Amino acid sequence: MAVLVTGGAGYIGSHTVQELRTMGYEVVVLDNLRQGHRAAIFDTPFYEGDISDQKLVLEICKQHSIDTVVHFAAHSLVGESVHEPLAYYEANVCKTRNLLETLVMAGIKRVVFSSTAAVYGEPTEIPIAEEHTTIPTNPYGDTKLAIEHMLSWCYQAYGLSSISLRYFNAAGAHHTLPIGEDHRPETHLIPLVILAALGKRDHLTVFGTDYETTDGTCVRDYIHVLDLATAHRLAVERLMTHRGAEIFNLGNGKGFTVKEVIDVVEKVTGRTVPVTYGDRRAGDPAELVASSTKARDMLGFIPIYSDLVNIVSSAVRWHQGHPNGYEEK
Ligand SMILES: NC(=O)c1ccc[n+]([C@@H]2O[C@H](COP(=O)([O-])OP(=O)(O)OC[C@H]3O[C@@H](n4cnc5c(N)ncnc54)[C@H](O)[C@@H]3O)[C@@H](O)[C@H]2O)c1
Ligand SMILES: O=c1ccn([C@@H]2O[C@H](COP(=O)(O)OP(=O)(O)O[C@H]3O[C@H](CO)[C@H](O)[C@H](O)[C@H]3O)[C@@H](O)[C@H]2O)c(=O)[nH]1
Repeated sequence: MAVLVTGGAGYIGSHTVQELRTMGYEVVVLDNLRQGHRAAIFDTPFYEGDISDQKLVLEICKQHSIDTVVHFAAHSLVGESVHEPLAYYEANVCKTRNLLETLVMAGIKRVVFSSTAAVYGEPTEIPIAEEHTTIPTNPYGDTKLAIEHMLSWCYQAYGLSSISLRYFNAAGAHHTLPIGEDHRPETHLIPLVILAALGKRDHLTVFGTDYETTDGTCVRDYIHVLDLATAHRLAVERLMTHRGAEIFNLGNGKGFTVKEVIDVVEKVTGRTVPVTYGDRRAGDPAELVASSTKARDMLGFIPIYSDLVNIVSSAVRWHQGHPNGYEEK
């Protein structure tokens, strides 16, 4: 069976491509390389192009007899989305709408979609279960929520089944292959703390110290990218036997403050992280921690790599081995 992975040359996409290929699936990647890296997918069949290019997507689906699409391609920075909301509605909602129309035209019946914990907004209960209210505090989360809604209606209208995976904070790197996190610019906490520890950046700025958390800094639930990759493969497999438009959280169930992340990076690297303290970043909720009970019970999802020391250690290995990230850009 053949799977089209949009955004497959990106961070989570490239790890998922490897998981799917290792498990015997035929995989094709479509990525416009806005953020992705050609080197991250090795010899996987690859098309450089945009998800909204209907002619190209139809051709790929036909040529490779695609029957499932795993859709990662998106703009995905919380802070940026607050300052450029229209770019986010265009990149995420409009382009996904075009992609879904193409998939319906191509007769595709299964989609796995990268949603996010950002759909919840400021939680009223921790850990957050899927039934929690969804009131995003930033345009990024709102675009992902709109896509979840579109997918639900597409199931009712066209029989296009979907699984939306609301992941919390992806981090870490592959244990054996030379792939890891390389966003340009990098805005995610764990790589930035590591780069500061390794002397590749002057310092790390902590965004906000006056949140109502144990030490005043934001709490997030960090999940190893390899656990996410496994979850995507499990979702692809569930769609073979289950119809509908389902939603699952993917987290590790434990929250860590920004200061705790810095402590772990200092322990793993044996170096001091130069830190400055700044204002809150627009759009950031104080605390996001998942309940992944539904994913465990219905998908069989059990995170095995997501201990924070393990996550940070794998990311440190990636950054030490690739001080400039992927070399091709
Ligand atoms: N990184 C996280 O912690 C996190 C958490 C929750 C959800 N997500 C979601 O997971 C997905 C992947 O995240 P990531 O961190 O791997 O991001 P990423 O930027 O590394 O990967 C996204 C990929 O999509 C490609 N792309 C973007 N727009 C495209 C388009 N119009 N056509 C073709 N390709 C396009 C980019 O070039 C990139 O390779 C995103 O949808 C993101 O919103 C990420
Ligand atoms: O230099 C930095 C960078 C981040 N942070 C803080 O660290 C925490 C984590 O920030 P990230 O930017 O690493 O991640 P986000 O929680 O903002 O967002 C990530 O997880 C979300 C889901 O929780 C989304 O899906 C999104 O795509 C993904 O980037 C936040 O409290 C942020 O304020 C800092 O203090 N300093």
